[in-house]
Amino acid sequence: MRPSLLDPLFTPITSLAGVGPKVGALMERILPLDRGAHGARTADLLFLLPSSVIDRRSRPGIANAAPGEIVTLDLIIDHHQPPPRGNRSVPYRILAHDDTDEITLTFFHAHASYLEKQLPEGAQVIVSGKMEWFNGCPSMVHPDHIALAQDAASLPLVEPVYPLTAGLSGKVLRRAITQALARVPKMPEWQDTPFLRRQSFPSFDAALARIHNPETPIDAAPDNVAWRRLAYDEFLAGQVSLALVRARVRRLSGQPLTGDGQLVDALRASLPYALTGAQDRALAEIHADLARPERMLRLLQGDVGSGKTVVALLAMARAVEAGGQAALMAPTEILARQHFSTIAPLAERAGLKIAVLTGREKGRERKQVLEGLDDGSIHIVIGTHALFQESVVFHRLVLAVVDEQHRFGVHQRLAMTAKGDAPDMLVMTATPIPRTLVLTAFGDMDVSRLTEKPAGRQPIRTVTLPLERLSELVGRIRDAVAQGQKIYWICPLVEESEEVKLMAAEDRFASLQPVFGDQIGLVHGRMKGSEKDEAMRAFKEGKTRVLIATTVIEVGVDVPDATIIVIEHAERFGLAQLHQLRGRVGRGSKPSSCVLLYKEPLGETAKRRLAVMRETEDGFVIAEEDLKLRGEGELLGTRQSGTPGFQIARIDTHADLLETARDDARLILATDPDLQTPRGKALRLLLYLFGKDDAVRLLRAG
Ligand SMILES: Nc1ncnc2c1ncn2[C@@H]1O[C@H](COP(=O)(O)OP(=O)(O)OP(=O)(O)O)[C@@H](O)[C@H]1O
Repeated sequence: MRPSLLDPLFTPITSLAGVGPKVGALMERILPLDRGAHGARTADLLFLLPSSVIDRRSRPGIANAAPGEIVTLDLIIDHHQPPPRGNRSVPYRILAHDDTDEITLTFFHAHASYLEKQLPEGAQVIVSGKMEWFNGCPSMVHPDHIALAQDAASLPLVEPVYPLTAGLSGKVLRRAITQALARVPKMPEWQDTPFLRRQSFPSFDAALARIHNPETPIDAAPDNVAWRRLAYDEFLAGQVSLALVRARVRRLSGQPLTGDGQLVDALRASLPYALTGAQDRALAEIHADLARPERMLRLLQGDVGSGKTVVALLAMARAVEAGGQAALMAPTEILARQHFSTIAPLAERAGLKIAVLTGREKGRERKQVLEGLDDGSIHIVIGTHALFQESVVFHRLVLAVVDEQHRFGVHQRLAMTAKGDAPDMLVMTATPIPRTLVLTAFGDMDVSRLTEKPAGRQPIRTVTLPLERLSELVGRIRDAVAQGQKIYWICPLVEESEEVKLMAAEDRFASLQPVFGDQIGLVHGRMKGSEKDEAMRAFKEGKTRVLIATTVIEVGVDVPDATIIVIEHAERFGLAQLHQLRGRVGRGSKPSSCVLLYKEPLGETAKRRLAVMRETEDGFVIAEEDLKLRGEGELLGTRQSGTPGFQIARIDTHADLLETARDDARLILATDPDLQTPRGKALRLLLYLFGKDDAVRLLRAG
């Protein structure tokens, strides 16, 4: 039960004066977390922190303001220039001046009556906004704030600016936040006091008050102690709740998996290569985890082509040695079949029974697999999300390997958990997520890294080429085919217009077929499963030498003797995707190259991305660059601004606090697993404040 102390913060926002259902709905739109049907609570409003501040302490004057700077100006309004009647594309302009210069205030789609009232000719006004220069003349587009000079006394000298949405004014929002602040009760401190002192962190309520009522712009900046304190609170709430869930999940299990090593050794001996040091180490970590009575939750992270699959296979072999079954889930059908075709021959030689299950297995075939899984005669199954279906019942599933690539959500992972006796879980990812993001993306998992590639790999030569030089490129590809090389040619899916969805790959196939004849193949997502298989097999076996493909081959496809990859419209792809695609070559011992074909003109970000691709092949460096270029949201496959799942914390500014919070959470729960001490009880308040009610429910009442 939530302590009644918190009640004032858990009332709906519509309980605040001035917030009716309409305004409330608008506010929900700008709040960082969507509370769904429950609706936003007063506490959510407190955690809506300013995006910037208006600083009215100094007024530099028009002539002294730098372009791009947010400034406050004392102006006298000279003249209104409304757009010609009916012409919506011309803005409404207002000319004004101060002691230093003249300025144009520009408004698009503005109501004349509103502007005449706000900025009457001859009036003295105070406006705040961003300074810009158009054709050498100072201007300001849609000033954020306008006030008559006679009201100056009532204006705060430093005013926080919140993200707004049409129909919601800053004034209404500020009034609501002020009320919310007044409702914050006196609460016991949940952070360690010496830690607070070392960090110079203020108390929770003082931090909120300082950010929402800043005395200087610094007070409301994300890197200031007040914001950092709240970010730390949020991280700690997240880490404590993850740790609680994890402790619970682990408690469920209790089946140490050990074996005599025969199967694992036989498989290792039959590999055509020796494991790399990194593969060996990862495997040792996994086998050690399996042998423990607690459940394994481990992330196997390895750059493209680093050899994750064989590690997964040897982990699964141990599970079978221990008398259980293992499942490997792949994100696409192509990949499931590829894993099956590489793993099956090895596994079968070692006496393992292995099967594949995707949406395509039907009728008798499917029935046989289901029976084999149920009676335990099938040891290892490889499949897609079809494995999550209810009809799939295991005899004794003890290890689930998820080849994740961000395509399976936490829910699906949990669904898989329900299928066995709390099976150990190994998640494979090629996305080189920086360490800080592993915590937010996967929760509190242990991590094994494949930090080296198999021996004998050669660097991939990466070149960029404008689309105009296509015919030159085709000539070179023809030479390469004549030498027996294999080439991927990637085309993005394009939507030329709303009505006609065009498959660029089909077009490219049609235009290149006259050149390459029956040595060219095509694979894309809209083909039937069996057609895709056929196209992949022909390429693998060398019947075709040029494979035109959409990004269906992005993840995991393994044809080690493919040596060239052409990526058309490379400017349309993100860095992570380009890196994944490029990773389809350079998987054998022959030298490989990657041609990034782009269409001019290139934007700044696209230019930078292509440069990064030329400069490095290191997935971690690329991930860091990606983070810089587009923010961590997209890296994780989500597109909201800020850091996914967080209201206050920002990975770019607060990353250093995340690891501390994780260690802190572990320490707290090691000594006080049910949060019963005074600090533990205070922490329960923190968990509620950040919506971790589920985690509190896992605790003994206290
Ligand atoms: N120790 C090794 N020595 C030589 N070759 C290896 C070794 N381990 C794996 N390989 C080979 O390297 C290639 C890539 O391995 P694998 O497909 O497992 O990569 P991956 O980590 O899954 O990469 P991706 O994420 O790109 O799919 C395969 O052809 C595999 O047979």
